[in-house]
Amino acid sequence: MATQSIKVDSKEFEVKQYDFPTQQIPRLNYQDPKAEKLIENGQPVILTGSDLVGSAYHWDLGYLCSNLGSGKYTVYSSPDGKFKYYDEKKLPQNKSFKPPTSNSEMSFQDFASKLRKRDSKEFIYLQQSLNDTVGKRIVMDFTNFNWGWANETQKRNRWGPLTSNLLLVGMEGVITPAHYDEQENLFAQIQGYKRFLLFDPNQFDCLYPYPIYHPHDRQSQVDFDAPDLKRFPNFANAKAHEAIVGPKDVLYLPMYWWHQVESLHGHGETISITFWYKAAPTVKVVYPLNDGQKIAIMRNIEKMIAEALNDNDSMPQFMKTMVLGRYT
Ligand SMILES: O=C(O)C(=O)C[C@H](CCCc1ccccc1)C(=O)O
Ligand SMILES: [Zn+2]
Repeated sequence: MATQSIKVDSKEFEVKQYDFPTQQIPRLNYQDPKAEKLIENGQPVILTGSDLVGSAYHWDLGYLCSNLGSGKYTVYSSPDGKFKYYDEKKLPQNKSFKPPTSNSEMSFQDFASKLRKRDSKEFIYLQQSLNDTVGKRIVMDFTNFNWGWANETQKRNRWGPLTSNLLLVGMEGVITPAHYDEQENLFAQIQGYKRFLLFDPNQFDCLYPYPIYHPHDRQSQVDFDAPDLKRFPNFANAKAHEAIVGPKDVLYLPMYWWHQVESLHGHGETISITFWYKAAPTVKVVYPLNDGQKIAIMRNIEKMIAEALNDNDSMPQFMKTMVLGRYT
C-alpha cells in the first residue's frame, strides 16, 4: 500500500495514498466569522478553540476504564481493519448478504484489555452511544460539554434536534469506508488523530452507493484500495478534500458529504464523540435545488419504486428500462 507523508501544523503523518487528488479543508478558530459562514453554507471546516468536549480532554483508556461503569459496549471486529457499516434491519430482505464485521457486547474493561493485547490480529472498534449506564463522573463530564456553543450553532443554522452522541474508541489503523449520513455532525476529537477524506455531495455519481434496500445503503461500493473502474468508471473523476483532526479539534461534517475516516498510526488509539443533528426542516423549497436536496429526492424515489415493485430483484431491470437509452 503506497503511503505519503503530509505535514499539518508542523506535525508529520504517514497516510495511505489513493488515486484521487486531495485538497485541505480550512482550519479556523470557532469564533472566526469565516468559520460560521462555512457552516451556514454547509461546507466542512475544522474548528479550533471551541472546547466543545473540553471536559473530556482527560478521557483516556485508563480514565474510561475506571469511570464507564460495568455497562456493556458494542465492539465491532474486522479482519482487515475496515468497518463498513451495515443496517441490521435490512438483513431479512438480503438473505445472501454476509456481514463484513462482527460485533459483541462487552465491558469497557474487556475492550481495553483486548486493545492492549498487541498480538490480536483482528482490528476492534468500540462504537456506543453515550447513555445513562455510564458512571457519574462521565455524566458530569458530559454535562460540562460546551452546550452553550453547540446549542447556539444548532439554532443559528436551524438544525433539528440533537439525536445522539456516539463514543468512538478505535485501534490505530481502523478505517470507516466512504459513506454519507443524513444528519449534520459536529465531530469532536479527544485522543489520537483521524484523517477524513471528504467528497462534496455533487460527487454522488463518482462514488456509486449501494441500492437503497441494501444493508450497505449510503456506503460507497468502490473499494478505494482497488477501485473497479469497469463497474465504477466515474470514480476516476473523484476529487477529495482532506482533514486531519487531532485532540481538541472539532470537524463540522455537513449532511450528505461523503467521508472515509482513518485512525492514523503512531498516535495511539483514537477517542471521538459525534454530535448528530437532524436536518433543518425544509420550510420553503427554493430553486435551483441544492445537491443534498437532489439526493433526498433520489432516495425517496428509490424507496417508492422498491415499495411499488415489492420485489428487489426486479429493481435493476426496472431502473435500466426506465433510464438506459432514454436519459443518457
Ligand atoms: O461521525 C461519522 O459520521 C463517522 O462516520 C465517524 C466514523 C464512525 C461512524 C460509525 C457509524 C457509521 C454509520 C452509522 C452509525 C455509526 C469514524 O470516526 O470512524
Ligand atoms: Zn459518518
